[in-house]
Amino acid sequence: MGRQALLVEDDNAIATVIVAGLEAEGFAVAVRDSVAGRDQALSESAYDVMLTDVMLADGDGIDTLTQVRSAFPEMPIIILSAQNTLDTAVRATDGGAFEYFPKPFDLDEVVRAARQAAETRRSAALDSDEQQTGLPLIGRSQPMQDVYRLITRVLNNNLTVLVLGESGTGKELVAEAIHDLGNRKSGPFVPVNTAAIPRELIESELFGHEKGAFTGATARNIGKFEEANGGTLFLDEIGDMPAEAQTRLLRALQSGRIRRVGGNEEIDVDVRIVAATNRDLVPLISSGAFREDLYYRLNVVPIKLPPLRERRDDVEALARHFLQKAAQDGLPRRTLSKDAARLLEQQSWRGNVRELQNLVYRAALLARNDTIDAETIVGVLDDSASDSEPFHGAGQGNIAGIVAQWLETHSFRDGELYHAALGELEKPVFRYALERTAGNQLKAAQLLGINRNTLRKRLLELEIDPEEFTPG
Ligand SMILES: Nc1ncnc2c1ncn2[C@@H]1O[C@H](COP(=O)(O)OP(=O)(O)OP(=O)(O)O)[C@@H](O)[C@H]1O
Repeated sequence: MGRQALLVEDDNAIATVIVAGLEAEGFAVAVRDSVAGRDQALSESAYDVMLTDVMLADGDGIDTLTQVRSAFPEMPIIILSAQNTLDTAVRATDGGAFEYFPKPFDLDEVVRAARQAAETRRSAALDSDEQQTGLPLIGRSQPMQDVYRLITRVLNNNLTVLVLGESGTGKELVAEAIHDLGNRKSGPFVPVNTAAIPRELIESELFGHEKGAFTGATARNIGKFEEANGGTLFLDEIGDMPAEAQTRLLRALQSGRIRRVGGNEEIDVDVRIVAATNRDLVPLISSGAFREDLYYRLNVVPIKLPPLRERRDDVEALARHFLQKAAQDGLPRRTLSKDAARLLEQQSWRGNVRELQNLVYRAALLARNDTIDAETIVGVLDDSASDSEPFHGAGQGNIAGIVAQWLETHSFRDGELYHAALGELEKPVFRYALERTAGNQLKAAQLLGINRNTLRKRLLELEIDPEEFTPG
């Protein structure tokens, strides 16, 4: 007895292609082009799998999925959608879809999914939780589609996720989305920025400590692991974790238990780990700075976020989103002209979405009219360009020349050179940013385009006192 598939699709061309693919795979396919036609077909025969479009002439193929699911809990459903938002992906999964394919899709993949679905026929209906609204991630470009698909695949399990991507690409936002939309949403979301915690405190911060574990441990302290029990622990900048903490983390991941610093008791913890890094971990493994076994433990489901310059299609939507946010934050309400949007799309966005966000806020503040036009953008871009040249006015020579000269006139012990030189470069940059923002670290971090915890930590290390820059 052959397998039966129901295809609900109102685009004839797409339907023809899918039918051909499914038939080649041994399916008998019934095609309907509306929600009503679908329901009629379902009432008349049984199907091993249903594939459905979202936007149909008489309704939304996802909104009514929950009913289909409860009437036919064993029939896997595959969603084919041209509305490529995370919202659609999540609504599809919440409605109990087996798989979600944004259009345009790869026919082979759809057919493969249909075959697998028919084989796995699920017995239980998935939770049909209330639909989520106000989803955080903006962008419908192809690279983001891949990200959304991966996100939906980890929502209802506890697999460890490693989010990779340059600074400002939205790694923390992805971690939050996984938590907020997943099966742990009623538990806590606990973010830890590994790079921002002094090395000697990191183990106690993560695992807690017992009273008297070290000088200054005047009371028992619960660590982030225990705090995240039942929820999600987001470990940001994982590449900066010191060796001892890595070993402890690996042990915790292997055993599902932790021990507080200075404690003997093993404590069970139920925590989903989402880790993130903007550094390439492979060279860190080769140089011995990152444990290979820990890398494999963390890298169960890698989600790579594309830099903004590789998804320019999303720039306009992001810019409009940030204008709305800016208005909610009390800035003047502005719109964006088409020319301005085109200009934004052409930028290189080395600071990624964070840089775009900062620029849009600045434009919202500085624009003279309700509409932000290309001219305003040029002005704001010029401003940021001079902000990123901390040495302007230093006169003769380029930065490389100045660095070379500085190196010539200093001596270093082994292992010191790189950090000493970078520190020298960072100092004037940070001082400049603090000067421009009157010592406001949050604004300085925004201007710099770096994480504010990273800034705080570096200021401590470089012995720069932000107070020095505050007025009065
Ligand atoms: N797809 C997106 N849609 C809307 N906002 C976004 C998106 N991606 C990033 N942002 C915003 O850009 C800013 C930077 O994002 P986030 O902090 O998640 O980046 P990150 O990759 O974790 O950066 P870092 O590595 O520097 O910590 C945040 O304000 C975030 O809300």
